[in-house]
Amino acid sequence: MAEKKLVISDFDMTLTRFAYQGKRVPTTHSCLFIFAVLLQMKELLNRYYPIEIDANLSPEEKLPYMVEWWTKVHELLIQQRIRKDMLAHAVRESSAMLREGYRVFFDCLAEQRVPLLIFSAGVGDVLEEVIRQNDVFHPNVHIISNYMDFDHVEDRKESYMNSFDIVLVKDETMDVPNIGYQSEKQS
Ligand SMILES: Nc1ccn([C@@H]2O[C@H](COP(=O)(O)O)[C@@H](O)[C@H]2O)c(=O)n1
Repeated sequence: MAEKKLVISDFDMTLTRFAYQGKRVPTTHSCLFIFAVLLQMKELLNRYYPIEIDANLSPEEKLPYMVEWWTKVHELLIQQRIRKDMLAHAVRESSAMLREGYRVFFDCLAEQRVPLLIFSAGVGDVLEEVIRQNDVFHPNVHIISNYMDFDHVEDRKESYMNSFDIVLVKDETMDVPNIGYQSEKQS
């Protein structure tokens, strides 16, 4: 019977580089620093990352701090009202970088149809964008991560406003069509 192969990896600082030319390479969370919250997110990274990598603490001791970190960062990100279409730009502007030799790694697994499962505590939408922009998002790549939940009305509001005379947001009434109908009747 043919042997089934599978590759499992995490993402930040495993498939991406830790540093390049003496500078830290951003994690998927850090790619979002572009959105105004830069300073607060950096402060949180400086506070919590040393706890994440502290060899003197057990996973149980670290866990509440990690939850606190993600909760605070995610609250900051929600406040920024980031739209899905902004993420490609954020990744392009960032210095996110896969490890040297990444293409051989991704292409070989794809050619041999070996599934690559990427488990990440980072931001799935950003992670996808990083591998997409590096042209290695092959069909054998599967991502298990945290995804952002976008408000699609906000996402599309601008394009709707450019296309229509009236755009109703959170209006559960028939007031606008009724006003239109009334004025039609009177004219
Ligand atoms: N707010 C946060 C939370 C986590 N990080 C870093 O992301 C890394 C995710 O790593 P994976 O190996 O699971 O892809 C994690 O190690 C944290 O250092 C962050 O930058 N900001």
